[in-house]
Amino acid sequence: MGKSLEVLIFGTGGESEPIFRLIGPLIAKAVGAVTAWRIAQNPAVRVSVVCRSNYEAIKANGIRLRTAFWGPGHFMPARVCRSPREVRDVPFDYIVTANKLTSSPTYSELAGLVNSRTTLVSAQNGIGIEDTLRQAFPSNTLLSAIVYISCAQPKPGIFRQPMAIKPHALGVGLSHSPLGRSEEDISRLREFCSYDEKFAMIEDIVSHRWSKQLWNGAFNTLAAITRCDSHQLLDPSGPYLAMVIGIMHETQRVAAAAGAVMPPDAIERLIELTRRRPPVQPSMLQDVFAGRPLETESLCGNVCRLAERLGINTPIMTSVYRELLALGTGKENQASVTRKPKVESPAAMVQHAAAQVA
Ligand SMILES: CC(C)(CO)C(=O)C(=O)O
Repeated sequence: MGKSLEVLIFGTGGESEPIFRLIGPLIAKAVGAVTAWRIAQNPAVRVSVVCRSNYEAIKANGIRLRTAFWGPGHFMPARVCRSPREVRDVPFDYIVTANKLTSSPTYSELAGLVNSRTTLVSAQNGIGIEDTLRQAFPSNTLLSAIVYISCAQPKPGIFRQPMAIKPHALGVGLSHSPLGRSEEDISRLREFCSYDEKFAMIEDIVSHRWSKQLWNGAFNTLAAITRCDSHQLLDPSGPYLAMVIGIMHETQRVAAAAGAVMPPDAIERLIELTRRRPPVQPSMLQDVFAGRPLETESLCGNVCRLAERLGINTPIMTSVYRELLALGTGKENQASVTRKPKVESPAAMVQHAAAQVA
C-alpha cells in the first residue's frame, strides 16, 4: 500500500441558532465536517480537523451526520485540534479551508503548516475568496471548491445535510495562478475530486463561481436583510422578487466583464430551480440569527468594488451592501433577532433601488 495522505480541514461550521432547529429547514455552513467525513472514507487518507466551539464534542464522540446525499454516518478524525499549531509537525498534502470568510481571514495561522507540496483547497462562498490564500502561498497548488450543499450543525458534533442546489456537493477547479498550471496542479485536482463521487471536476471554475454568486449574491444578502427564505423572496406578489432579479442582472453584467461565460437564460433557470427545490434559509441568514459575523465582503462588497473598477453601475447591489454594513457583524445582531424583516419598508427599498436603475 502507498503512503497515506494527510488532509487537514480548517473550520467545521458554526452551530445553528436554536429557533431554526425547531421551526425551519436547517441551513447553515457546516460544510467542513461533511467534506472531512467524505474524504475520510478513502482508506489511504488520514483526516484531521481544526475545531473551535465544537472541539470537546468532536474530540469525545467524533463527527455524526445525517445527509440527504450519502445517508447517515459517523467518523473519528485522525486528529482533532483547537489550533493549527497543534499539528505543525504533520506534512499535510491537502489543507481545506472551510472556515467562514469574514473581513479578517486568519490564514497566518496556516503559515507554519503549509509546505511546498501542500495543496490548498478553498471551500468558501463568494468572489475574490482565493486572493488572500494566493498571496500568502503564491507557489502552492490552489483549488477552488464551489459548495452546492446546504449543511447545518444543530448540536456540537452533529451535522445535517438536508439538501443541495445541484446534483453534486462540490464543484472543484484550479484557481488561477500567475505561474500558470502545471501537470502537478492537474494531478492534484484529479486526486482531490476522486475522493468522492459527488466532488465534480470543473474546467471553467471562474464561470461556475460567478454562476453560484448569481444565487448567493441575491438570496444570501436579501435573506439576511429581510429574514425571508428563498421561496418568500421569490413570491410573485411579494416585495422582493424585483430585487432578486435586479441583483442577478447586475451580477451577470459584472461577471461577463470579468470573463465569465453563462447561458443567456442563466437567471430564469436559477429562479425556476430555486422555486422547484424546498425553501432554503441561506447561510447568511443563519449567521444573522446566530449573531455570527456576516460574509458581507465576499458575497457583496467584493462584487461592488469590482463593478466600480470595471465601470459597471450596480445600484441595487450597492444599496444592499450598505444595508448589510448597517446590519453589522457578530453579536450585535442577536439583540435584533425577530421573525420580522429588519428593513422597515422593503417596498421603499425596492422603489429606491429601481429609481436608481431607471
Ligand atoms: C449552498 C447554499 C445555497 C446552501 O444554502 C449556500 O451557498 C448558502 O446558503 O450560502
